[in-house]
Amino acid sequence: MCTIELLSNHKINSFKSMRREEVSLCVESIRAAANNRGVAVDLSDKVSSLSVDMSCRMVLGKKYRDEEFDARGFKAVVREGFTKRMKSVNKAFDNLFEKIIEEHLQPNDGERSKDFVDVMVGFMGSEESEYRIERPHIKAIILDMLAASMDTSSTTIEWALSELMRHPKAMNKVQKELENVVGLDRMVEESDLEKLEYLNMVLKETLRLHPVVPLLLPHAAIKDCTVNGYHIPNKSHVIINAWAIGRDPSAWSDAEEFIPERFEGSNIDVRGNHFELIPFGSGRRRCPGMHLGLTVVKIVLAQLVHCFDWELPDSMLPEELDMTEVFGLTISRAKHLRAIPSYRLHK
Ligand code: HEM
Repeated sequence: MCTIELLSNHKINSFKSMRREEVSLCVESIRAAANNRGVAVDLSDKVSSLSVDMSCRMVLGKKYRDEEFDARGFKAVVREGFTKRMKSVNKAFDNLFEKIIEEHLQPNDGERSKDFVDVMVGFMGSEESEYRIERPHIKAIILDMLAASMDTSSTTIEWALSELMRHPKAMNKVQKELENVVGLDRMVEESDLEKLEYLNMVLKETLRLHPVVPLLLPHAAIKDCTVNGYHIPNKSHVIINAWAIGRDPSAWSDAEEFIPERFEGSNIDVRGNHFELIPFGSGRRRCPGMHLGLTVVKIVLAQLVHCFDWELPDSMLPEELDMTEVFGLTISRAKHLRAIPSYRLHK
């Protein structure tokens, strides 16, 4: 149901104008900050809020303001919920999700794209549908969709921006490509994305060095099998280190270096067809949100690099930018990315 009804290309494309609205709001807030010349913005915070807002609108139909949820705030509790404190925030989630399902059972004006909860409520209790789902399923899937979409995309955007700031030549090249394809008189649209070849190489190179789900999800063998001469007994848990594969010197030359040009004329993609690059996994349990993730990452990255020039604060040199990682279910930056924007479009 998630793959066919919620995360299909068709469904994801139906949220294009919502994404445009939210990305524009983010650009506007950075533009306002840019008026304060020389002042750095916290890009990690900006990108993370944008991602939470887009996920909420797509899954739940609206943004949730912190105070509407719990004294601790919506974003903080969602984050807490994905860590060891799941049990302690369980009640708060359950109350919120019950309220959301109730709201979705009321008639709506039919104007906006149907959010994920609308779609699932539509299947609830139906004898004919091939999906027999009830409230507990819906609540579990809401949580899954928020968990899987909120931090993955924003962390990838942060790493891509960090690498571009450490590599001004690559940053320049992305900006030149955007100038050629889009010009400086309008903002990037999702329909421009497939023409941005260098931006796509930058994204592949970012996902090679910084696959946000470094060990994928745990898999299990469902029968005895032999892979490359190794015997894998039935029921073994199999953990795949995509992070190490992306940096394996036997698969990549200058494996630790950020060189987007390595993908020039290469057919290696990130979709699970080439085992040296598997940031979304591969095969039947590959990430079902890949199209959504790639779309969000590309449009936000393109917009931020097209609309602004970026300078590191405190006269920091590009090579001094701290790239320390924090290891967890996802790998994120240890320190927030801060940089000084200046607006560069003509409108
Ligand atoms: C750049 C963004 C993203 C990356 C790098 C990413 C990566 C991954 C990876 C590596 C897996 C595990 C695959 C495996 O073990 O073989 C996964 C699973 C999953 N992802 Fe994503 N993901 C991203 C965005 C998203 C988004 C936006 C959604 C949307 C809701 C999503 C939904 C899921 C779900 C539901 C699963 C579990 C699938 C299953 O158990 O079969 N992901 N993702």
